[in-house]
Amino acid sequence: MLMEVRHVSKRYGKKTALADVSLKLEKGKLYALCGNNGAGKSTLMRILASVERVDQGDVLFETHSLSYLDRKEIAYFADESFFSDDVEIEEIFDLYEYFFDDFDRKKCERLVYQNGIDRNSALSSLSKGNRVKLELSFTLSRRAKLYLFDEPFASLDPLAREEVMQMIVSCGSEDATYVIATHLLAEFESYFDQVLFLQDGKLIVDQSVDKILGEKQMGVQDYLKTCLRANG
Ligand SMILES: Nc1ncnc2c1ncn2[C@@H]1O[C@H](COP(=O)(O)OP(=O)(O)OP(=O)(O)O)[C@@H](O)[C@H]1O
Repeated sequence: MLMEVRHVSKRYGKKTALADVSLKLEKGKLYALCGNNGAGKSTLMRILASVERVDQGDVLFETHSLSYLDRKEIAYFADESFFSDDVEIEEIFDLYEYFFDDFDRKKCERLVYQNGIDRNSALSSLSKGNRVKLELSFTLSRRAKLYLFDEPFASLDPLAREEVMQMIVSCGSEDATYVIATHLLAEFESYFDQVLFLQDGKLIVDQSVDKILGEKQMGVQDYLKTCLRANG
């Protein structure tokens, strides 16, 4: 097991973002983290990335309590870009090399090239799709134990979404664990090992995709709908 979330709750003022969430992330698995707007996906991702503290409960990373020191083993693609438009692509290479010991510059250069992105272009001149692919190239060029992608497909067209998914599954290592927060479960269900579904801050589904498709004989989206109905 790579990570364990135990009875975690998080509030923002009066708003409960996460309520008593417990789950385990196994090594080598690809997880889909789903839920409606405001369900708590990004909050959970920030907690897993160790950039947000929990109010209650605890998070174990391997055998110890998760701390900011573990960020060196966790590659996090946030739902908002870390970089302002005036940053140059070459500067991002230098920043990654400076901040992350596990950054594989050659791999990143190759990915940027394969995606047809000119390293001399300004960040602001890239299309939405190329900007996502560029930032994913950096995230995927770290040799992390855990990769977190918060809504990597947001506002991409179907072709770009497929390319982004392919990039994630083809660039990774077999031992690493991947969590993708997404609304687009039906489109990519066959890629995932396990689906986590949040509703109003509560984890109501933590289920194997094989089990849903095989034993339950239904698509993941339909399965989630029945779980939602059962949950009132
Ligand atoms: N920094 C914050 N300050 C105040 N409230 C917050 C903050 N972050 C999240 N929230 C609230 O916590 C709840 C969960 O938000 P979160 O962004 O985690 O949901 P989400 O599932 O990622 O939603 P979306 O799909 O819209 O991105 C929401 O009601 C949100 O308004």
